[in-house]
Amino acid sequence: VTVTVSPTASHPVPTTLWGQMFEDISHSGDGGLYAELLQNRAFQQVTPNTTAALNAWHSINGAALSVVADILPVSSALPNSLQVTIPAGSTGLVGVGNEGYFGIKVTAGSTYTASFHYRFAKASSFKGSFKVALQTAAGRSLVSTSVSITGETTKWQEVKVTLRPTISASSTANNFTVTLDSGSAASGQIVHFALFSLFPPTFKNRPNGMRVDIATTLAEMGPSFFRLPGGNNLEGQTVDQRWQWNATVGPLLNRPGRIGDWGYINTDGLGLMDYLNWCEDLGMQAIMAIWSGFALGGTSVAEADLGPYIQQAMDQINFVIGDSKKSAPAALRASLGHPDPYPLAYVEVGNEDFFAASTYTYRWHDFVTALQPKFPNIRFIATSDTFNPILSPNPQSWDQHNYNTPSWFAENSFFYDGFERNGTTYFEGEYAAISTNSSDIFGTPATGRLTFPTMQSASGEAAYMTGLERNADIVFSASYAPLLNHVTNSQWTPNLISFDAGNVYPSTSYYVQKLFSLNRGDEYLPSTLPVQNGTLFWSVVRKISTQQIIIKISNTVETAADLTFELPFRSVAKTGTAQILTGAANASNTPTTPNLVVPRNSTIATGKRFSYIAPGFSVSVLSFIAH
Ligand SMILES: O=S(=O)(O)O[C@H]1C[C@H](O)[C@@H](O)[C@@H]1CO
Repeated sequence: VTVTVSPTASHPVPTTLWGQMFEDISHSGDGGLYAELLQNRAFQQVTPNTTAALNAWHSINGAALSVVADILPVSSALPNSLQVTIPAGSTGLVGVGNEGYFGIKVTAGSTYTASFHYRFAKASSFKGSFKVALQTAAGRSLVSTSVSITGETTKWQEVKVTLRPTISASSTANNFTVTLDSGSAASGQIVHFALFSLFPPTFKNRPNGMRVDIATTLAEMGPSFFRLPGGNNLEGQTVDQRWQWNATVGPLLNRPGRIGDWGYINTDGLGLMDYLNWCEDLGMQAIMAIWSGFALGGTSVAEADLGPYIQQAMDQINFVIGDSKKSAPAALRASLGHPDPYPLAYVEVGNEDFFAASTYTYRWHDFVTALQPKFPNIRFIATSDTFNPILSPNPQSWDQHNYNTPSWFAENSFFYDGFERNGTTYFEGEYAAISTNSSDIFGTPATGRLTFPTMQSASGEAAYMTGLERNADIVFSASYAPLLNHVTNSQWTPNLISFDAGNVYPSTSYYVQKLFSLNRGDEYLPSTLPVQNGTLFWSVVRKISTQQIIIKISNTVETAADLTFELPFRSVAKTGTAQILTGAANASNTPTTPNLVVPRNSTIATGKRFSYIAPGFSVSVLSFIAH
């Protein structure tokens, strides 16, 4: 095929085009990006005196464990404590261990920060020490330190220690342990514990920050926005279980956590301000959702009762962008260390409200008519189906979600070409090729669901993304979803980046997102259009600062494709760079084959007229100077 490229740009590429959708699904946050290593660290939202309440904890050397609703809780937000009873006549180290989120990585030379709160159930003359340690599941000590304590008071006290292992564990099957060097004095002692925590070094050394390897993998995509806090995980199964910004900021002692929407308790240790600092660290804009009055269990708040939820949304937005001299939530932000507003241009009203479109008509109306006058510079994004139902006020932007087959994405590369240009803009907030079975998209691996992205799914997504660039005059942001999953405990596949306690596994789709994001250019150059329901797709952008032409090509089938490019420019460099991602249709990067398909660079011949052969199942990014 011959592709003629116009030297005259049709539209700028919005700076917000490529970014990341985040929510706590498959332990994306707790046990993933959020660096806390202990699972069930504060016994949040569990039922006392149940086995489930002890999730991830185990007894060491006979200690009797139970989670209790403490008569003297460590804080009102954390009513539960771990009660540890040292049996009479016990000998040796007796106490409790935590297995982490399906493992704990222990690296020699890293400094781990451990802390917990404790109180004796009754005052005593006990004198002894806690031994705080990291050890292999087999019981081999990797590092430990002792803290002298006495039983003279029943008041809460905090222990904070650093642990610096001199050896690395050979696997992630390790535990964090706190034991009493019992001897006879400890027999019969009852100690309550609350809010344990164990942090490895964090990304940019942020306190309460992010896991370095996952954060680095995310940063390397060069994302320009971060959608938070969900997805379904914004909504709650019930109104009371919705995500509430104010429960997720400030000291961890004040964060009660919540029942997440993906089958596990969210600590909310990764909270609104942590998200915003993360955006700041990566130079990303937040696309922040506000709860819109609908809970996933099916409840829509009646219109007459929306007031408090609209107020909570107003406070949430003021926490982010308000004047700390005029608004209490903004003053709270300042008191927590960020007096200046964070950048925020987009607020999404709910998530996938097509599930409750009949009530979204008043919910959208009442939230936006109350909030828009207060925040004139915010663009509100609607989440029901585009223009269906008709909403008032007329949404300036809509969030589109598309989960489908690789071929659907190739066939729908022109999805936005027909949209009316009337000032409305679109956020492709969630998209991914997730199944090869068009009649059972959301099925199981047995019926075509992908466990990891493949080269075929990634090339389908790339085809679709060339269309998003061609329509970037109305598409302002797009993000693959979901972003992350812990391979040991996932509620959704495929995902852009998989991980376990020890490693990160970037997928074929991750490399496509990264190639597009890092080569996003500043303006779109029209060219000969691909065949709409064909198999070969391309887009051309120019990076103005370097006068680079960047051609992205997706070949979505087995057969290699021969392209000839014509560039009626005054001068075109003789050579350029090709970044090529290619592999077998079903090739995936997995924990066992983590680097099966990775981009490879090569030098290519370019010029006013040059040819390029796109391998079968490949995504290529050609870049060269021309003007
Ligand atoms: O069950 S779904 O509605 O398909 O869930 C999807 C859509 C929702 O916004 C997001 O949280 C989730 C996976 O990314």
